[in-house]
Amino acid sequence: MSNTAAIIGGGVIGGGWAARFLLNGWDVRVFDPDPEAQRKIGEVLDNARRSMPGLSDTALPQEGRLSFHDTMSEAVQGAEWIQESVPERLELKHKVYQTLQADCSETAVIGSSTSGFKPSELQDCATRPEQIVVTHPFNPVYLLPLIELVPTEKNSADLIARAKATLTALGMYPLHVKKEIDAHIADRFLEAVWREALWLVKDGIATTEEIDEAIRMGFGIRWAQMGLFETYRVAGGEAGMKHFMAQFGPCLKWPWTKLMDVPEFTDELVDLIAGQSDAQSGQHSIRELERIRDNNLVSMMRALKAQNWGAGAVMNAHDVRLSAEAGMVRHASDITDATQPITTVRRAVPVDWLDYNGHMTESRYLHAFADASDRLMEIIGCDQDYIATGGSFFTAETHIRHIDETHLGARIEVHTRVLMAEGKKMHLWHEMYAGDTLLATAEHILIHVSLETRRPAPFSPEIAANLEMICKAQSGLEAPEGVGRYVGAPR
Ligand SMILES: NC(=O)C1=CN([C@@H]2O[C@H](COP(=O)(O)OP(=O)(O)OC[C@H]3O[C@@H](n4cnc5c(N)ncnc54)[C@H](O)[C@@H]3O)[C@@H](O)[C@H]2O)C=CC1
Ligand SMILES: C[N+](C)(C)CC(=O)CC(=O)[O-]
Repeated sequence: MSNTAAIIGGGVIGGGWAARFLLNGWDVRVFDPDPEAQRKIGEVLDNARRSMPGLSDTALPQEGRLSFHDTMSEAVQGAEWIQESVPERLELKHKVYQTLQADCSETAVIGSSTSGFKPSELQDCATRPEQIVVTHPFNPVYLLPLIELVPTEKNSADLIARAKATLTALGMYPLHVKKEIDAHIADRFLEAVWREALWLVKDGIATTEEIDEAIRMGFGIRWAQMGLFETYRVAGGEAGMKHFMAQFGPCLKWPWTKLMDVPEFTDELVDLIAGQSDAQSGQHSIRELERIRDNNLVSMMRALKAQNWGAGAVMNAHDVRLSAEAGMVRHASDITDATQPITTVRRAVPVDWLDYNGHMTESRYLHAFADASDRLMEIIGCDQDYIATGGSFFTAETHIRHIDETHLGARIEVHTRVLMAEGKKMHLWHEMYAGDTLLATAEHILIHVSLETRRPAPFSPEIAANLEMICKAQSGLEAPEGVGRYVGAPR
């Protein structure tokens, strides 16, 4: 049975939360009095569906059910997580908690998306303050993992643990903020940078576009992978952090920032900023800008996944959970019917796998088939621990046939057969499908090697036994169409 979340307030952030829950298999019940809410959430969901599945290297679960409700009481029925994302007004948030707590489960977690209010302020006048915590997300909620989880002493250890477990299971990174403070941790930085940027525009030093270039061409990329302190530690050179602080400490007393002052939001300043922003980005609709942003985020986060670093490591851990929940085979002993091909890849086509023809580019077919071979190696016992002992496989030969096109977001599967395995050699056959459509086949010869001598070496007894079991069981299948085909053979 699916888990259920209630989304109270379905604007920019509530829509993102709805997508995060739905695409992780939760049923989602929305309450928002805006008559346009259904359309707006639909558009956010469209963008989430085209970007979020491509962030994973495994398939997301079956999408949950989305429903819209006329009252808050109806929306919170049966919900074990209630996410409040109404406008940032304390009296409104108080009213919302009073209404929803009359009907929601007493054990449900009530998370608030508030950017700035402290949880103790939110808990004031609530019927059950112990249910309410800050769970502050970052836009787009369906892609960015960070959640600032800010409790008070009124929240039990059990509620905090349940909140962390749920957020982690949604592929997020709950940062437990142990002392409440206005604007939590991350928004204090965003506010500082925002103030400084407003001054730079107001004083005519830089345009909105120049400020954005200053961020995205340099330190923005650096922050995405190491944050602030680790970056500055490296900047201190061999002498490290102490040297960095000695060198740049005095600058803090120089007039490098105007952080304590805020320029007055006169009509003139607002028009200046809005006009420059229109000139910079007005050629794109907001939904187009969201898609551009999502493509960039997915591509950058996938690069971090390849390094298993920072946000990428969080995503990889989520993939491991998802593929275990989806019942993907990880070891020969998990195979239930060895007579059939083994599903070694199940995933969506991500944005960075497309080319100028608008379909999956040829090198990514090899990428997917190589992932399938890696998974087969793991299944037969050639996993990271085995490789650390000095044995592995090298691919000696590959033949790929491209049979049909595949596009962004398509759910693909690779089914794998072991055609032959003897001594030091295994012969694999992969078929890639989208539904029942055969997209491509790949035939590989892999040689078992010693990583010490870099020369062929016999299989370990465990690998030999697993390969023999699979090969024998699959030998009843017909020879695959196209096996042994050479390049240029008539079709
Ligand atoms: N926009 C952003 O970048 C971020 C915003 N937040 C926080 O998320 C919360 C929501 O902000 P946004 O989504 O940006 O605002 P928004 O204005 O886009 O959405 C708010 C939604 O709440 C609905 N609403 C108003 N009264 C309601 C009520 N009584 N019951 C249910 N729904 C109601 C509105 O119709 C609207 O759809 C705020 O607390 C904000 O601080 C957090 C992270 C980032
Ligand atoms: C501008 N903001 C304070 C609403 C920003 C956030 O709260 C987080 C974000 O997504 O940047």
